[in-house]
Amino acid sequence: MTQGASVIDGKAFAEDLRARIAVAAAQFEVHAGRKAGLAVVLVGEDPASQVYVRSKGKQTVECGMNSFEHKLDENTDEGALLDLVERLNADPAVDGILVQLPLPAHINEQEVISAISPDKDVDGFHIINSGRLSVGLPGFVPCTPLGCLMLLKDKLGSLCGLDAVVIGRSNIVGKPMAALLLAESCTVTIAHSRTKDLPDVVRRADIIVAAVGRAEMVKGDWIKPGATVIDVGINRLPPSETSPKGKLVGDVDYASAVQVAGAITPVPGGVGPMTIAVLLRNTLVAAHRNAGVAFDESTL
Ligand SMILES: NC(=O)C1=CN([C@@H]2O[C@H](COP(=O)(O)OP(=O)(O)OC[C@H]3O[C@@H](n4cnc5c(N)ncnc54)[C@H](OP(=O)(O)O)[C@@H]3O)[C@@H](O)[C@H]2O)C=CC1
Ligand SMILES: Nc1nc(=O)c2c([nH]1)NC[C@@H]1CN(c3ccc(C(=O)N[C@@H](CCC(=O)O)C(=O)O)cc3)C=[N+]21
Repeated sequence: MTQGASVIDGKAFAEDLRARIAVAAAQFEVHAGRKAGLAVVLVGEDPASQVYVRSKGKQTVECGMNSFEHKLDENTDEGALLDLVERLNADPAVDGILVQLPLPAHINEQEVISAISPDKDVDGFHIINSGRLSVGLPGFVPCTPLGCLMLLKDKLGSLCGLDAVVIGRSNIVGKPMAALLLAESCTVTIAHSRTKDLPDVVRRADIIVAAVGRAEMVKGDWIKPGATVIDVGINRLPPSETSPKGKLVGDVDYASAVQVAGAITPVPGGVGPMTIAVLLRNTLVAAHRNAGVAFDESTL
């Protein structure tokens, strides 16, 4: 079998970014007289979320920042969670606040996100920050789409004039991804579950970002030869004899796509590690802004 595509190594890119963050975090500590700090709030016992929260905490500390983890019981009521968010908003040691999603069904996610100070909203989910992104003002950009954009620009240089198709229109991935690609002067199409003839729509694209949550949905014969494919999906297949814990796959059928694409991100080791590295980047940016310490954000 011939392999056409070059593999985009998100894990290595993220390691490099974290190394630069660590240098800048040490400089911040000298200037501000304190470390930058990230607070992560987890409600409930979802095992996948626990894994992410643990690796975020570890990488935060490795980059020379403080990690404050708040684990609340599954049955915590919305009022108690809002009280915690208020305390974190007021805490000068906390620069960034991340409330792990999804929240239990009895809690209104939008209420909780709106309660986070926009200046500490390192996830970029607050409507103030999504509004800033949509009109082109500086704010915080959601970590996963910003990580995807960094990989695309590293691979392709200018994206100006390229046809981009984003599959998925969620507020945390699809919509902000489309806004970022538009700001780079791509011609952007947003596809979703009601899109007609999805394979034909995808075939037009020079850039494909798949953020669907359907294991291996995008097939190689949907892809224009040479296109760049960014696979955001994180799907765990049922356990099998070869993978007792269940194999992790993306939204793209990697085996067929790698034959046709020009470049492609793997799962794992593609977009996922970038999400966490960008979270740390956003936290350090927040720290400088909140402490009034000058910083050239374009260096990260
Ligand atoms: N690597 C990382 O760091 C991250 C990975 N993820 C992963 O990315 C994926 C997407 O996440 P998220 O955006 O939160 O998911 P959502 O479930 O919020 O959104 C999924 C989107 O895909 C669309 N969709 C669903 N089925 C189809 C279909 N058959 N054809 C076309 N479009 C379809 C939906 O359309 P409609 O709006 O019409 O329902 C929706 O817009 C998941 O696998 C998630 O685990 C998420 C965040 C971070
Ligand atoms: N408020 C909030 N912000 C988020 O950014 C957020 C969230 N809630 N809820 C869940 C999703 C998902 N997410 C991932 C982060 C890292 C990997 C990651 O590092 N993945 C590794 C593999 C990890 C593994 O092996 O399980 C990889 O792709 O190589 C994946 C997914 C952030 N999310």
